Amino acid sequence: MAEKVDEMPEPLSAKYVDQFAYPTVKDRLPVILTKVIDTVYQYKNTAAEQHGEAGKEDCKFIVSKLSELKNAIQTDKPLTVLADGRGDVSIWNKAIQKEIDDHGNKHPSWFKSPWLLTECYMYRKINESIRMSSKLQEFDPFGEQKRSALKNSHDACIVLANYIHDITKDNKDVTYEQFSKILQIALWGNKCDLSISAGVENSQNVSPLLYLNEMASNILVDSTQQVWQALLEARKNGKQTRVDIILDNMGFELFSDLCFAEFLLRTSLAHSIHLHYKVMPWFVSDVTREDFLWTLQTLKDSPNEVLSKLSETWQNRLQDESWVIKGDDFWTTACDFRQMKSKAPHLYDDLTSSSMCFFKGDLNYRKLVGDLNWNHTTPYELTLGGFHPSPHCALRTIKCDLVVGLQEGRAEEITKLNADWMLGGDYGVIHFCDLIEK
Ligand SMILES: O=P(O)(O)OC[C@H]1O[C@](O)(CO)[C@@H](O)[C@@H]1O
Ligand SMILES: [Mn+2]
Repeated sequence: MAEKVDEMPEPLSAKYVDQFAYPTVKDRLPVILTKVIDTVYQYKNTAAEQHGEAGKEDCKFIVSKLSELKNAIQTDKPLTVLADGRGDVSIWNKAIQKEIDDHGNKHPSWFKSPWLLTECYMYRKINESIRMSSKLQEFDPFGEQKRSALKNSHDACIVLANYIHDITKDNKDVTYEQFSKILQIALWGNKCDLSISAGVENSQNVSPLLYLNEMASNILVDSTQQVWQALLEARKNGKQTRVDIILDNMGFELFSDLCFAEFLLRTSLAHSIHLHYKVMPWFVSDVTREDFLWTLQTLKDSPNEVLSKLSETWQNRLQDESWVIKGDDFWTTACDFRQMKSKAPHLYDDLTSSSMCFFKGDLNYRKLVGDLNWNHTTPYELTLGGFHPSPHCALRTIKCDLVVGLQEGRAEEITKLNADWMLGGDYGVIHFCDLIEK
């Protein structure tokens, strides 16, 4: 059993200029926000066609709100409470109030607050300005980029669809090698994320099978064996195994997650898969319900028969409920996961019915470990702060300066090769925690 943490590290924050939070708040977030402003500005004629003058006025309103937001970021203004009436407003405003209380009644500002709060808050403020419009409340400013991400990954999807078809068609029992391969494809699918690239196209356009060997040494924590054993154990016990996948990005990452889900069902490593999407446009490329359903329909309409048949199967899974898709406000708050039990007990309770949860991507990882400035060698299970609804696996490519569970000296070794090694998604971790809550 891991020993206790003697003192809790500080939250990552842009107040530390040597942390990645600083260039993110100073440069990356304004770049992303500027692209959103341009997108809304370009949309005004379409909005006028669809909604008349009201649509055009909406675009002007949203552009003005987001321009104010951009100025607030760049001049380090205080974070202000939300006012759009969504059900999550109280969680958000309590988080902001907590910062005010913790700082002697001083309003938290963009460069003085925890990074997790400020980055999530920007995306929530984008949604607030859109929701306060009169006709454009469902407009997704990232929709075009997310749809292109899938279209540009079409060939890679065909390769993966054929692979899944080939390894499951004879109903032979699944091998560890196959499981490990499909898990690594889901891991590296996380490299395709438009937030890290600030919206610059970075789809998967080469075969996802070809690079697994050369990437293997970039997996710095590999708990595949434990994940495999836990799933085999559950299957042996004859339990109705439910697996949850907390989704991340649209495009090839979503496709690789769905192939993983299909693989688990076809090999009876799971009997049902619950897939968690975001309830609003989030971190540029995160999957919303609309994105999920559009993806299945677009793949179904593909001229490639294997892809089309696979996606038709997936649409049927939504009907027979071997796949259940769901969203929750909690995933698009700034709360880290140690707060789930108190802030979203219904969600925590639901996850206790899962045999294993797979958390995809960098933001989920940051929330699992609390976005705190841990030493790289701190054991993973020590960083979870008691979050344990069920056994879980974190599949994450490293995109920020927060990595735990490494062997002594490993981070220093890689830093010698490339000082920015933690920022590009070139390395990955597969953490597993079956810590049974005491
Ligand atoms: O889509 P993912 O893998 O969660 O990546 C998003 C992450 O990338 C970053 O934009 C870069 O660190 C973070 O701000 C955010 O946590
Ligand atoms: Mn994401």
